[in-house]
Amino acid sequence: MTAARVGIGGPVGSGKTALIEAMLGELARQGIDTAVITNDLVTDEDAERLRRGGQLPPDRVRAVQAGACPHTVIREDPTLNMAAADRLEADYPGLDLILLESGGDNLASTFSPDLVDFWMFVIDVAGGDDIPRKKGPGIVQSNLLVINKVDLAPHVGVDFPKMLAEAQAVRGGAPVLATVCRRGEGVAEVVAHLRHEVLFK
Ligand SMILES: Nc1nc2c(ncn2[C@@H]2O[C@H](COP(=O)(O)OP(=O)(O)OP(=O)(O)O)[C@@H](O)[C@H]2O)c(=O)[nH]1
Repeated sequence: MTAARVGIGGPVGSGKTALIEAMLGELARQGIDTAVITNDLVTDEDAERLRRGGQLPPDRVRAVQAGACPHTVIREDPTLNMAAADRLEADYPGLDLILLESGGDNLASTFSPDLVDFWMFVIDVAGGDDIPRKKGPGIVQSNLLVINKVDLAPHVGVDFPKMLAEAQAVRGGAPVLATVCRRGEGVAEVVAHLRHEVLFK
């Protein structure tokens, strides 16, 4: 058995790390053995943040430094991430899930199918309600679209039900889930979706 590899991409600041932080508690409660790989440009910032959070033993959070546009190391040449995932599996036999967080990127970022079994794309309400209408590959092709920071909708003049409907329309019925990662809202639904679609348990 190998661990399921799940990519998490999306624009800068949309809440990718916040989603992982919120998911880790839920995954632990459900007994899903998890590790994380983060991708930053030239630092280990996101990995350090997750290690400080203390939800996983520090060694279960590994950092890849992209050194270039983030999509380069998740799509064009994902070998660094593949090697990091292979090492985690070797170090932790029985691992169920490896979450691979991309560095913040544009709406065109996608994951190589050589790297992940499933990938989600995280956008946020504060980025603007026109984001789904722009139909970037991340919005359209991801296995799961997460719209985060729903709590901010009234503050940034976004009609959230309309944004959600437009996202569902451009995805042709592929799944879209809403979250407030800061408060953990909607995160159980994301984990349930992963269990059903990727972990098969
Ligand atoms: N109001 C609100 N703020 C949120 C929510 N989720 C995340 N944030 C805030 O949004 C900011 C960015 O969150 P991150 O988790 O760092 O986003 P990211 O996508 O990992 O960012 P990069 O790694 O820099 O691309 C932080 O200040 C979070 O506290 C949410 O649901 N609601």
